[in-house]
Amino acid sequence: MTTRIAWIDPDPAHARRALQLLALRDRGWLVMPVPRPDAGATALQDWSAVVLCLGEGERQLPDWVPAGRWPLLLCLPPDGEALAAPVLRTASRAGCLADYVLRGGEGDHLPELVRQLDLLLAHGGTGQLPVPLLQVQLQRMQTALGSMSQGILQTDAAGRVNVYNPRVLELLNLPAELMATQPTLAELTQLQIQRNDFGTQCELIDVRGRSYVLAGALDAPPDLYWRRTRDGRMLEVRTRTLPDGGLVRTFADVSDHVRVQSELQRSEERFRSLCDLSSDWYWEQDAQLRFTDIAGVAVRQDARLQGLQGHSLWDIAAANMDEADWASHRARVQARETFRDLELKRIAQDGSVMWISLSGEPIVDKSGALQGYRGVGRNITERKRVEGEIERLAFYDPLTGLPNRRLLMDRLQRLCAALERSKRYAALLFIDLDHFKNLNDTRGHDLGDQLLAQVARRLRHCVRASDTVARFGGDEFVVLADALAFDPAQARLDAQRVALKAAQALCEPYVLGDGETYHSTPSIGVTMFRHPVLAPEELLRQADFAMYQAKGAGRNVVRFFDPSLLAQMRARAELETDLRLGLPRDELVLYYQPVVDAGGATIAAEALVRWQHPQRGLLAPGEFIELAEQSGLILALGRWVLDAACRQLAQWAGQPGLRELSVSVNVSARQFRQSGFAQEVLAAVQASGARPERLRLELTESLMLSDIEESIAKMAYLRAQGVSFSLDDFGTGYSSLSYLKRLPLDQLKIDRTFVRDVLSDPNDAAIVRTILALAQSLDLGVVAEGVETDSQLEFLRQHGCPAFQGYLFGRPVPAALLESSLLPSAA
Ligand SMILES: Nc1nc2c(ncn2[C@@H]2O[C@@H]3COP(=O)(O)O[C@H]4[C@@H](O)[C@H](n5cnc6c(=O)[nH]c(N)nc65)O[C@@H]4COP(=O)(O)O[C@H]3[C@H]2O)c(=O)[nH]1
Repeated sequence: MTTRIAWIDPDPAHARRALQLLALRDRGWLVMPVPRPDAGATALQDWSAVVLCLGEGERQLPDWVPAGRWPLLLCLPPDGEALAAPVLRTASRAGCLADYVLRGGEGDHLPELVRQLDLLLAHGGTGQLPVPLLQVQLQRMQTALGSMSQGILQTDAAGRVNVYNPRVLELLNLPAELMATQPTLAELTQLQIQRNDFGTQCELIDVRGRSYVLAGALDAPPDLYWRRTRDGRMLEVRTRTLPDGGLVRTFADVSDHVRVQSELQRSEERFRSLCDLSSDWYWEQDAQLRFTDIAGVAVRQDARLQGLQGHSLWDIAAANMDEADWASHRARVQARETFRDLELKRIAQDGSVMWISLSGEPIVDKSGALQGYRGVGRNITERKRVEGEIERLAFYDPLTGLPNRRLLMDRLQRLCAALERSKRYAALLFIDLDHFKNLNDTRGHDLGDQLLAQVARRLRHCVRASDTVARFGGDEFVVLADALAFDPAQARLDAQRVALKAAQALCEPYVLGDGETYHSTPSIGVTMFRHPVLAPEELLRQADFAMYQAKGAGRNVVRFFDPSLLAQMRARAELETDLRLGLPRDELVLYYQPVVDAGGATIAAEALVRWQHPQRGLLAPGEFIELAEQSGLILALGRWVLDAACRQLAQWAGQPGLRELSVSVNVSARQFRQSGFAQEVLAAVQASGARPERLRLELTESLMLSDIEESIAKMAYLRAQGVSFSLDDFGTGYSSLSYLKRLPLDQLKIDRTFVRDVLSDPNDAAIVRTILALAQSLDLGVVAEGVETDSQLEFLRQHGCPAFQGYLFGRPVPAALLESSLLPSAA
């Protein structure tokens, strides 16, 4: 029970000092300043002791002295011992302890007073005197109140403060002496109003308490209000009314709480505003990894993100994640690892795709238990789209949408690795469209593109979804068919079926441009392989080689790669590399073969290319021209020949005896079809200073068949500049009179195969005669090629052939040799 001491003191300063000292001693007493009990003794019922102090000049005890009812300690003026005697007697008679202390100056007596009080109470507790149970309880209560962090006060029904603790004095800055007088709440409020404790407009009190305070604390108090003190504390004031009409009021210093709250609020506001400014969003998951909080502008604007709420990642169908991916993410979460950039592809019911990226870290409580995860999310749909676009551009052919060469090589590489496990055969089909260049060059790229796009579609439809169809470049396509049979014979049949199906699909008529029907055929080379495989490049070379064999076999053919031709293929590949390197190294040379007139005088020379191969010696065109055609090197080669021939012409122009020589140059189909061909010729003429009238270009019939109008235009243009044209190998092709008449030609060349057998084969003789007659009627010059014998010459002469070329007059030789044979010897 709390020791409850009534402190009756008319001197507030004295009372305050005494109470402070007692508080310092920390006896746990509840010392209650009470007014002079002249109003009666009813309020003084449960005291453990009563201290009755007389003021400095008081010489008389009050009428009412509580002697005999409670242990009593008198604090008397310095010479007031006499006053004590009757009191002590009364007390003694009543069996109650009483004692006295004389006041000293400056409060010297106070320690003694406390000591006496101690003694008084100690004796009171020994059993010499009855100590009421209530007194013990009061003592406890006093200790409790004294140690409370909250201020507390209690009033009676009249609003008089009869209980309070030191903390209230401190929090409200109330004078102890005032409190000792048992002021009313209204008086305390008045005091604080006077001191401006509530602010001039009571603004330091929140709205809940403002009117109550303004009304002088006379109305019914609110249960709760907050007020700020002038020293900046925030107090939470709670009031509870008691059944007897009194009230208990507590004052809690919530400054720290408020500060933390406002800091939290500021931090929350900062977080929110950052969230609002950012396109990223914030998320939190509970221990079951369900999204509990998803915040950010992006979320507010997107119902699909709001839909994540309440779901765990495992509930989310992510199209890009398979079981293994989820398992690995689960393992990370179980290990409570931080994860970054987990990318999920979500497909909404309306089919729209959304990519999100999540990064998160675990939330762990003090005991180490997982509370969940928190992190940031980002909508990466646009980034993924751009990445996809970049990938498409990097790995797909824009015209056909098929994988390009790079992606094909990647897939081929992967397939090669997979074959180790599957042990099955796979096949690589190299498909080239026959005569595509004709279409492209003669009918324009638009139609060419249309054809390629249709070819791509057909190929895709005739292979399995797992097979790869790629556009390798130009009119070349590659099909990669995997998972063929284990058995080689069966696998070959499988591959053949794929190739024939592709061939059949591509042979169907195409509708191009304005509904025009076009026919195309493919040449297909196939190579088969299984583990262990060659390098992907080598496989492609094999299929490519087989495709050229298909072309060589007359086009529209399927050819399987024949390993026995491997050496040939390699040699070809090597030669191509050599030629590529040899061209810029000036390894080509021009030989010249004389063309003579009926009198045997050399009137012209045909430039015939040779390749001075560093290892293999002098190579004839038959060994590399076709290769140059197929590899595209023919363009560079043709340009080189033109330049070299023009330079030669220019050089001969300065030499009497040679200056009238014409030079004829063979022009390949591909070279002639180039759009800048005419300019290229003129550039060579101009650069060298050759006379264009001395330059003759030899074209073949087939070359002009494809686009006769364009051929005519080109020839006419060059002819206008002085360049002349000869039709080579005349008679071997489709020789149509109708177009022969239209071509701006100067000369026909009778092919050497007719000349060879002109004496033995009546057909050839007839053809030669016809050509000569034709030339005459069209007013064209004629040169008979391959004249080797006098008899052949004789026959040709008899039938009016004006010019001849052949071993009979001279083989192709270097320019210097031709010159020396033509010029009078220095001797
Ligand atoms: N059996 C026999 N052959 C004779 C006789 N007289 C000449 N020849 C050969 O017949 C070929 C004539 O050239 P072509 O018909 O234009 O046939 C040429 C031409 O189509 C092509 N060619 C040569 N040089 C070039 C060139 O610079 N550019 C292009 N595009 N093709 C060229 O290579 C082909 C072969 O050229 P070459 O091997 O030099 O072979 C030459 C020449 O050596 C003879 O009396 N008997």
